[in-house]
Amino acid sequence: MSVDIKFQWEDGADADLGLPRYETAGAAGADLRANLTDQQDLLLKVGCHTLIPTGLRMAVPAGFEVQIRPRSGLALRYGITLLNSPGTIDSDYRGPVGVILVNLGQEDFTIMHGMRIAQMVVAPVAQAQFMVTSALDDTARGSGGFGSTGL
Ligand SMILES: O=c1ccn([C@H]2C[C@H](O)[C@@H](COP(=O)(O)OP(=O)(O)OP(=O)(O)O)O2)c(=O)[nH]1
Repeated sequence: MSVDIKFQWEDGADADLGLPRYETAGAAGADLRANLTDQQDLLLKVGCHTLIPTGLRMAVPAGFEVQIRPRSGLALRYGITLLNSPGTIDSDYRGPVGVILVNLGQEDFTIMHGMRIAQMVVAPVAQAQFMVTSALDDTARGSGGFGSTGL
């Protein structure tokens, strides 16, 4: 499935970083880059979190969302992940797209301007109609959950 997403650069953002792009033919996510104020690197201390600007606004088509997910390499090597994973970009949002990075590693981590800090995945979404009922349909599982099948 192919979907068009329109982007706009924030005033003052470094457009030379380019739009997110898929790094391989079958990649699900396109990497988002840190677009830092004055292109100054930023130190993310152990245990701290911060909002990293991407310099981008986007228009996600109705019926879709964009999920912002961690990059596994940053997570595995440095403990850098997303505090709100996956972040959700709503189809009616037109504000600046930010990435909430958290340092769960054991060392302070320098976020460099232009670094690929997260990936965005475009996904279809359904909006449901919510209603109250007096009886839910029966299933074999019933109320079993939270480890009911064993660990
Ligand atoms: O990692 C994220 C998460 C969200 N957003 C933007 C896009 C999204 O459409 C908007 C609102 O996000 P969300 O619905 O998760 O936040 P909220 O705390 O529920 O805020 P709101 O009351 O504005 O919906 O913020 C980002 O740029 N990055």
